[in-house]
Amino acid sequence: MVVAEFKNVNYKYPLTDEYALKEINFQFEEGKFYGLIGENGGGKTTLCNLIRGLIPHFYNGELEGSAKVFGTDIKEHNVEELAVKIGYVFQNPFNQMSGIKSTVFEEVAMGLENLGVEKNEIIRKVEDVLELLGIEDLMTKNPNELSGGQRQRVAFASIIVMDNDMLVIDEPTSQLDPQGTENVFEIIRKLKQAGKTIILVEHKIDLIAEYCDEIIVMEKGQIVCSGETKDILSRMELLDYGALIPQVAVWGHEMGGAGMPLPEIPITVEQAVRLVRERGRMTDGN
Ligand SMILES: Nc1ncnc2c1ncn2[C@@H]1O[C@H](COP(=O)(O)OP(=O)(O)OP(=O)(O)O)[C@@H](O)[C@H]1O
Repeated sequence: MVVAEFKNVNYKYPLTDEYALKEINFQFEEGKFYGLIGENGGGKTTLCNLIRGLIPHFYNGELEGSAKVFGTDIKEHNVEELAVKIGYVFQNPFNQMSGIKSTVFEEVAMGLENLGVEKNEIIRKVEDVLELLGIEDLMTKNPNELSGGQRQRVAFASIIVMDNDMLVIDEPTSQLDPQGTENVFEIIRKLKQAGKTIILVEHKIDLIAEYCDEIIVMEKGQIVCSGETKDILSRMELLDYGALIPQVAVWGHEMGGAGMPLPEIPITVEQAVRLVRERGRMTDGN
């Protein structure tokens, strides 16, 4: 099922002459995990703002073409209603904590309470989500006294508990160390397993390669290429668009250039190891 569909979409922010989005034609499908990559200022956050309805309801500007989310024109949507369907994870999960609740349970329950969800259902949902993230032992702790990693998981829990159909996650690891980054990706992987549609803006290309189903590459407001992760991230021309490709893919191309081509271009270390073994077997057999 298509959850968001854009046809010939152009957009300019107010008081600007340049298009921040140009000729966007794309369909997002339910349950897929999309990695949105590309140069700084390429239009990734702007596309996310459009999906969330902040364009055109918060940022006015000039919007042309057809932009539909959950089958309804974005101009007809109510942003508050969309926020219930589309969860948004901030660049820094630490900013997501309310700072006003005295236990982790209350912090995670807050969004459901605001929606008027019945008390027993809130308890059940919060317990489930804390268990999913492996932080049920923090339930009665004060969120302001947690470690960085614990806070981060609690911040994610308060988004996940809302059970949004779709999640837009904009550079969630930009402030985090490698361990924190791995934790975030593990949580996102669990969300994908739970069938959510996920749109992730992220510069850490090795993690994108490992986790995403599809890649969208943006440059100067345009989608310059899109498709299955393995197909897109093995292309050297991504570098011309100001996007990155995994180091192992560069190495795979170099192997070909040095007269030792691999059966295919790897995009993860695991694939590279497998391909080298296969190549070894082929060479041994000759
Ligand atoms: N609120 C705004 N008002 C005017 N122009 C904006 C606004 N936000 C972004 N832009 C412009 O729109 C273009 C696309 O920016 P956007 O933030 O969507 O890119 P991005 O790919 O997310 O970049 P980054 O990787 O740096 O976050 C840029 O030229 C940017 O300067």
